[in-house]
Amino acid sequence: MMEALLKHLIDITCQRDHTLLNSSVVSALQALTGAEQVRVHELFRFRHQLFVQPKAWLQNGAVVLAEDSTQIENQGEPISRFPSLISAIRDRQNCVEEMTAAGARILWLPIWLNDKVSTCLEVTNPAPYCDNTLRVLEGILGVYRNYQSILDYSERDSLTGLLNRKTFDEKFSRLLAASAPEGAPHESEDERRHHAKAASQWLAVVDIDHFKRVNDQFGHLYGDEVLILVANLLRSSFRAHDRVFRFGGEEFVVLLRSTTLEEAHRIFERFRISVEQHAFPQVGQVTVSLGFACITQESPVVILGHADQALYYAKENGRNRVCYYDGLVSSGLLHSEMANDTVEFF
Ligand SMILES: Nc1nc2c(ncn2[C@@H]2O[C@H](COP(=O)(O)OP(=O)(O)OP(=O)(O)O)[C@@H](O)[C@H]2O)c(=O)[nH]1
Repeated sequence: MMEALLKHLIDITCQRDHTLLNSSVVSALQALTGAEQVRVHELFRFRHQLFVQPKAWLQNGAVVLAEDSTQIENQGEPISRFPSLISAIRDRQNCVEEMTAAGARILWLPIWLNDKVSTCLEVTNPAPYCDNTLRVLEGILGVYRNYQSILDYSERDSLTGLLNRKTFDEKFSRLLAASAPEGAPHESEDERRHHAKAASQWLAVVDIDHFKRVNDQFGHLYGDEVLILVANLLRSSFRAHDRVFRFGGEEFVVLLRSTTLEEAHRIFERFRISVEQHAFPQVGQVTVSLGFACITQESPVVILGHADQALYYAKENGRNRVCYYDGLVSSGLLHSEMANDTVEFF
């Protein structure tokens, strides 16, 4: 037992990102408590509602990760479907037990970090656990919580809480891997790009307009406040499986998963309007410009470059607007740096 415990602790603490950490905690709990099912859920806010979304769970004895799953309909459920979890959070509990109609026991285990819960474990077992097993479970949870806080610190930007630039490459390749059509004949880049109804992944670069003026006029503290509020608007404008990064300064990057060009345009436009309409304390109105591009097999650097070019065009043409790279290229307003469809692999 001791040996197995140590092995799992080593496994949990050698992970470098949340996804792998979730995977190792699910296997540890399964192996050490013999649980029938272990799920890690993420709790997130979307348009002022709290949702619960499974991130890792067991299937036929193996761990399945939501990020690797191609089922994009898994967008989470409102927390109102989980009354036990609600009561655990309301009463600031570390553990609440629920009995299912079939007589199985579910332990709801919110992970408290700085007085907030953004992750929760659900452990199902047919029989109640003995004290010894409960203590092991508690210990694993403690290690998981501490390790999660360390990872948060290294993955997130300290001002806004968004993902930092360091994590971009890894998240980008995961998004690509999860969205590659399995077994389907591959469409060529050109087909994909011009197929407005086909679902693709999109990358947007967002930049606050005339941000220097905010700093100059109101001071850096108000500048920082604007960054935090824009980050909050970004967080609430995109879905749980999209990713939002602060790339530094007043520049943000969004990865939008599996949607059509039309929808992507609409989603980005909605975000632009929500910033335009937000009343920023003291500062008043703030606007953003946004450039976006389709994520193709080209390298992240090339795609970022495309979105940047579209952003530059938006800045040059009035700001407070959303511009699409391929749209600008095909209407002759931008010149593609790559004349042919060079595909880079590395
Ligand atoms: N308050 C604050 N300001 C920052 C931070 N990071 C970068 N800045 C400031 O952001 C400003 C960016 O200005 P510019 O890149 O010149 O562009 P802009 O004024 O936003 O103008 P356009 O992008 O052309 O619309 C600079 O004044 C930086 O000092 C930060 O973390 N906090």
